[in-house]
Amino acid sequence: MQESIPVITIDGPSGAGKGTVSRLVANQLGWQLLDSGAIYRVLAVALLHHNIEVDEEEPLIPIAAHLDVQFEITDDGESKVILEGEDVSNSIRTEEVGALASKVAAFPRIREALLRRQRAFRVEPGLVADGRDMGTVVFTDAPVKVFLTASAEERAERRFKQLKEKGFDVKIGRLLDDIRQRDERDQNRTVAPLVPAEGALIIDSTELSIDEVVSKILSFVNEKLTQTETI
Ligand SMILES: Nc1ncnc2c1ncn2[C@@H]1O[C@H](COP(=O)(O)OP(=O)(O)OP(=O)(O)O)[C@@H](O)[C@H]1O
Ligand SMILES: Nc1ccn([C@@H]2O[C@H](COP(=O)(O)O)[C@@H](O)[C@H]2O)c(=O)n1
Repeated sequence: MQESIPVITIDGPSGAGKGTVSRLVANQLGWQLLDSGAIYRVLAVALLHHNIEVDEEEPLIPIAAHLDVQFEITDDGESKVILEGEDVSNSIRTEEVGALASKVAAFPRIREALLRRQRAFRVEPGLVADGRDMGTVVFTDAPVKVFLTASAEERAERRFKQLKEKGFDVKIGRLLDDIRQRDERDQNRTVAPLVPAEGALIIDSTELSIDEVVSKILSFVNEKLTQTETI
């Protein structure tokens, strides 16, 4: 029974640190990891490859439903994303692709088409799921829900450093604008808007280190999973 497999959901806005802390929490627990944003990003890249405009939902549905993507972990522990046989691990990470992913993610039937693919990540011994609607839509029965945020300025600064390290030519002002636009779109869409799930632990990481965030989450996990066991 998939429902008995525990899930920790970590939702929040772009650049809050969800991916980083989800990986660390999953490694610590030895659990499976779902980076749901990567699925929306891969879809955006697939649409670019096939020259499909994103103004209308209908033509995008077959691509979303039959997305040929594999998520692999290399021997060095790096995650690799393969779309239609091509390694897109780096190209899905640009701000342009993130912005396109957020436009596509506003279409209800596209979200519906991707639901089963995300739920398939729920395998033993447990799953850490990172995204925007993990706790509110995809895994509503998750025993542990976290909403991780930080100020837009701090998130833009973090993204700037991250992209510079990867060799991308980026401007901080442009990144801040992109982050604000993406927040606006993700928070105000009609379907699965970015909001904290009921009962979620809200963590503002603006002034916290990565280790401090991980430690808060692990304490909360301990508390919640012990409660669940005693019910
Ligand atoms: N608490 C923190 N303090 C400083 N830097 C952080 C912190 N958390 C994450 N970072 C750094 O911020 C950058 C963005 O983090 P990450 O990619 O995990 O964010 P995200 O929320 O998953 O973003 P997105 O949803 O857009 O994928 C990374 O370089 C990461 O190392
Ligand atoms: N559960 C999710 C995850 C992501 N999205 C949309 O995809 C965009 C890219 O996600 P990243 O986490 O990789 O930045 C994001 O801006 C969302 O619009 C989503 O809707 N639901």
